[in-house]
Amino acid sequence: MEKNTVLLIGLGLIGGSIALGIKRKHEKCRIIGYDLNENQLKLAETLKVIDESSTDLASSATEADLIVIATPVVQTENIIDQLMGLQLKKNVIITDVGSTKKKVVDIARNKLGGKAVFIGGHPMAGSHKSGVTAARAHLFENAFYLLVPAEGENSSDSVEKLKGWLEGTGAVFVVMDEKEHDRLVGIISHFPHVLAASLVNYVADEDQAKGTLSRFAAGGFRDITRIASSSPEMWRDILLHNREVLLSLLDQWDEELGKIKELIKDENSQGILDYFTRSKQFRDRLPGRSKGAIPSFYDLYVDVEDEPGVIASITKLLAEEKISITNIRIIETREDIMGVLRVSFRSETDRQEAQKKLGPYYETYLDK
Ligand SMILES: NC(=O)c1ccc[n+]([C@@H]2O[C@H](COP(=O)([O-])OP(=O)(O)OC[C@H]3O[C@@H](n4cnc5c(N)ncnc54)[C@H](O)[C@@H]3O)[C@@H](O)[C@H]2O)c1
Ligand SMILES: O=C(O)C(=O)C[C@]1(C(=O)O)C=C[C@@H](O)C=C1
Repeated sequence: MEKNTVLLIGLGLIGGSIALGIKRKHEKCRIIGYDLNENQLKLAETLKVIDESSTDLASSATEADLIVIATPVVQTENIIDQLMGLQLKKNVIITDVGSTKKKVVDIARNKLGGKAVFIGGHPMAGSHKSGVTAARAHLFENAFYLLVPAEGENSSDSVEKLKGWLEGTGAVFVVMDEKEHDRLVGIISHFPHVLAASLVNYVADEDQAKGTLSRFAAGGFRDITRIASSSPEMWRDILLHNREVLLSLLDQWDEELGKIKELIKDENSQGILDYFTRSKQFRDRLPGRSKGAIPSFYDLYVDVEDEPGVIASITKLLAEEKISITNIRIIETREDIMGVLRVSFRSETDRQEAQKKLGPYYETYLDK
């Protein structure tokens, strides 16, 4: 029997993770990878993220039963353009993973006609890291995966088929329309990235003269700006696509800042307390790390004294319980006395077991 063929276009963090996720449940399918960057393409093959690499998009597309476009969103427009001129398989499904949906779904609707079924996709998990070396089969486990079918309810069979292809990602699928998608994601993902980048740029400008700000930048600044390390190309495209939503959010943001500015100006002690209480209550009620637009990396933060052998003693304790670590990193040093170690695990269970084991010896936190 002929093997089902998947074409993955764009083999970075997300494309690579989707390929690995598909293989979990469709071991026998053949995954062809295509990427403009030869290094990423070669790496993807070497790391066995794909079965074969292709340098001929057109001929690979005509062989595919499923085409996944995982490039920055402006590139996705060009790729849909290229695909529409080809003789594709009759029941082919085309999907993407881009962070915006309106432009891409509009183009697909207008250009693909009856040629293929297009279902926009957006896994709501990721990282500030890029490239196929950061790809993980479990990246989307328990995260929401938003689906936006170009033909709305008429494509429900194809939506089920696509969910079947993506089952191994372990994601939770939710179908919505493109307008709702771009507004929702504009608020909870795009806008925070704009704020993080602007905050970092502001501090960078202020820091130019002496360099003291970056030297003393502590947990708060680091927490709120991690995402400012994300791919600039990816974010350029997202902002160009979600322009209207972001412009309106920026106007509303001015008003929000105006409120706290007034409270400070008036030395309104109760008002300031209420402002922070309200935000704390909302933040504390957010669902845990298992779902939503929060990366599914299972990190545990451990306060450690800055002395020789501390990492070895932590890894020894974990090894005694046979808990595997996927990464370990010192992320912060306070006054050269205490450090914070970030230890990453493969699953929530491993993280909890590790916290139990390390708890008697070290101060540990799930969030920093
Ligand atoms: N990074 C995240 O957290 C995240 C989360 C969800 C969705 N997304 C979306 O996923 C998409 C990919 O993001 P990523 O983080 O994997 O980026 P990435 O930089 O890791 O990978 C993108 C890959 O696309 C390739 N590429 C670019 N243009 C191409 C073209 N015309 N043809 C073929 N290959 C091309 C690049 O060479 C690169 O290997 C973006 O649309 C982004 O909005 C990202
Ligand atoms: O965790 C991160 O680094 C992310 O930015 C992931 C994140 C987000 O949560 O905003 C970024 C863009 C996506 O489209 C979806 C997820």
